[in-house]
Amino acid sequence: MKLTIVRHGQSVFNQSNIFTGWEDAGLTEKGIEEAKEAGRKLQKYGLKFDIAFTSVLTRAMKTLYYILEETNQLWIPVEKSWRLNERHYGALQRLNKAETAEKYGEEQVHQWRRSYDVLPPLLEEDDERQAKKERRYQLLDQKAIPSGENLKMTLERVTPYWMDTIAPQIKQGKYVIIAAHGNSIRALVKHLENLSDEDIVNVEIPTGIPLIYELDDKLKPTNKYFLEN
Ligand SMILES: O=C(O)[C@@H](CO)OP(=O)(O)O
Repeated sequence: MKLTIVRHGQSVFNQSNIFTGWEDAGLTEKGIEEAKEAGRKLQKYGLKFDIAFTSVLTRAMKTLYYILEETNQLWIPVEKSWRLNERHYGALQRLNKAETAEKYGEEQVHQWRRSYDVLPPLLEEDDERQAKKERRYQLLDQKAIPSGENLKMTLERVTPYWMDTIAPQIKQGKYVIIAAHGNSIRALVKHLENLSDEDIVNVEIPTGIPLIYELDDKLKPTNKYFLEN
């Protein structure tokens, strides 16, 4: 069984080096091109999909759209869930990463960005960046909406979605593509590969490069590669 995972193409916030999280930054021209190129690679290697999963953030939904368009598979079912959203970056959202490193130090920022369990500073209840103010999250249990997340919290909301919704589709023999985000993908990679809290610190997910997992019937990876060329 094969599973394809793609991180969205470059976003406007990626380009400007800004903490993004649940902010709904759009794709840059380069990001759109990365998404289309991912589609062309998948087409070249003959990868076909039966169902797609993505987040409720525009950069991932659009990346998926361009991939499906390039591979003539816009007709397949697409399920969107907040559970595949990027990790919520709390009060760091909209701040410049380099300026934040100057203020708090490189090591602190590295901990916030890559550690498994260090929390970023949380948003205050009345902060205008609170996701609960957005219509797209209105129907969720409001208690489930974070004010900031570490990778551990991200994994704790990604993994149930994987187990209950995505994994059963793969077990039925369907070819699945997931278009998501750097840290929701790191959470999934940690779960799939059973990586330690220390080892996940060094895992980076590039934008727009399809990551293919070959899985056994218990969905344990037997092989993993990026479609680079
Ligand atoms: O800003 C973010 O939301 C993420 C992904 O772009 O950044 P980081 O590299 O810090 O995980």
